Amino acid sequence: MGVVVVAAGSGTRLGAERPKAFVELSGMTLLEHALRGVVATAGVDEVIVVVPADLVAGAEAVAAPMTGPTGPTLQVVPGGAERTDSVAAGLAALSGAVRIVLVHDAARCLTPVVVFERVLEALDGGAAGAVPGVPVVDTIKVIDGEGLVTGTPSRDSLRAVQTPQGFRREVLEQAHACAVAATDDAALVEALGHPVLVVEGDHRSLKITTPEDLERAERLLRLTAG
Ligand SMILES: Nc1ccn([C@@H]2O[C@H](COP(=O)(O)OP(=O)(O)OP(=O)(O)O)[C@@H](O)[C@H]2O)c(=O)n1
Ligand SMILES: C[C@](O)(CO)[C@H](O)COP(=O)(O)O
Repeated sequence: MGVVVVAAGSGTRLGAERPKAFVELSGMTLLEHALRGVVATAGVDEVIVVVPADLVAGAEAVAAPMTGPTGPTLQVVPGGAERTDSVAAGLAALSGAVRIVLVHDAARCLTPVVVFERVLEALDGGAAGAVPGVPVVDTIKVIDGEGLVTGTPSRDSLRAVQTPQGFRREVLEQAHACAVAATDDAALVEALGHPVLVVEGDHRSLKITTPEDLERAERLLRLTAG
């Protein structure tokens, strides 16, 4: 099984001095936190880390010691302009032996191992794709271009989805080959008509997007340590 960790975003909304995955949280970069969860997951054979082109060497120095002598192989490759380009770059770097792929955001750096396990379990059960999701707590409105509400979908059928998102490799490759604009990999797979299962996500798997998210993650880490 292979894991593609996408860490090539710039982090515009975070507004830090360096790309988001290289920002520190409790003394460790987001990328290192994310990799801790990845390498602690049983069954990972290959890890591909996708970073901005000028940070490949730096990321290698940080990430390589994290896998240990008996751990998965690790490669660092340059990403692209959009998240889908970075995922595609990671996919292309996997060896031919990999049949199952998990795609994980470095920005979801505190994802617990149990979430990786739930996604893998769903794939073991035969799903073509599986993604973690949490129930939506707000009421969601659909609006038109003027801001007028055109609908209020039932919350019971809504889930906010996270990563890691897991797929059979051939399905994900096929989806990326006919890539349309999408904000996650599951949407590309769904567009081809493949079933994608939502498994239970976790509030600790928040995506660090804004400075407030970074503070929330610091608080979560303090709670876990204490
Ligand atoms: N060209 C890109 C864009 C995003 N990502 C990765 O995709 C994940 C989710 O993206 P997001 O949180 O939106 O990160 P950024 O694009 O960096 O954030 P922003 O939109 O604020 O610039 C992150 O781990 C990010 O590093 C990536 O690898 N390559
Ligand atoms: C893949 C993702 O994390 C699932 O919630 C999300 O869609 C990434 O979106 P972003 O706009 O690239 O942050």
